[in-house]
Amino acid sequence: MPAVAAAAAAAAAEPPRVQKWDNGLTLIHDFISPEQEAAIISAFHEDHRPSSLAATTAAAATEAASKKRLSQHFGFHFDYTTFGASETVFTPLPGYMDDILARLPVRGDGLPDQFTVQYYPPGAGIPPHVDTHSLFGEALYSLSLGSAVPIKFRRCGARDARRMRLPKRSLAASKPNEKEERETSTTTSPLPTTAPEASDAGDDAEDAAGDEMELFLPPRSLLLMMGPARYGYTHGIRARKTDVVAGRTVARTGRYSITMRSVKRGAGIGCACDFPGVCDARIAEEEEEEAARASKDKSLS
Ligand SMILES: O=C(O)CCC(=O)C(=O)O
Ligand SMILES: [Fe+2]
Repeated sequence: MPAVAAAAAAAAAEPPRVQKWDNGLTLIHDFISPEQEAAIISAFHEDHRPSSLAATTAAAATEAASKKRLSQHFGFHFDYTTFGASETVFTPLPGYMDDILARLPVRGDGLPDQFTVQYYPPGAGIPPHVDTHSLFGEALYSLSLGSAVPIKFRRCGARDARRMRLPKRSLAASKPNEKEERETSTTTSPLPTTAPEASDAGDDAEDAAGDEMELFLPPRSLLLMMGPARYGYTHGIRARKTDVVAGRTVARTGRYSITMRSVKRGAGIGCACDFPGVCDARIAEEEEEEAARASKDKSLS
């Protein structure tokens, strides 16, 4: 084959380097090199060695064999009381982040300063959730390493909106126990899974009619969530040990991701997105107005 034709054939066989969808998702393939990927994974395991992943002790073997996500935080740590980031607890970034930060596609004020590295053993996932609107900037990133997994995006519907308005104790009830919470700490507020079944029936049909997309996240790819995909869709990864890829069942090995967010502070806190139904900032406003109305009614009666 002539060289030009061979190059063209090779190019045609390659997946596009950057894929974009109308809902605000962008997937950049091969954002990091295999060498960078290996260095990040070994740094993660170095840090976890005392507690687990060296698998040299019985406790470590148990933890490594469990299906729980493990995580590390860099930059401002996640605060589980606000679902935002700590004002004070800050871990300096590992050196491998320099090159990644320098090449992130969304520049300006919104460069990430809150980072969560997560390890998903085979069989682990993350429940569908919407990352907190009010406390993190629009651009959310997830860098994938290790095993490819499908992430599912589903446009939020009435059921999601109702779940987000459930009293906080329902949210707490759906949270893992304290130990697990520490280990699986994500920087998100998972949607509670305790909404009453009976009254959900109508919403199920409504939600099912909405957009849904499943996207394979190949190792070394960078996913950017903006706009509707960031504010008006849940995202989640099903907890299972195998996936069906092009008709074949493929076993998951371990997957890692680095989620990157920019923390909003002071007057920057809040949200004016187009999805008030699932916007924590709007829900808080509604609740404040409701409480003010209730206390006014009480004082009048
Ligand atoms: O692991 C991922 O790619 C996504 C993680 C995520 O959604 C989160 O931590 O909020
Ligand atoms: Fe998330």
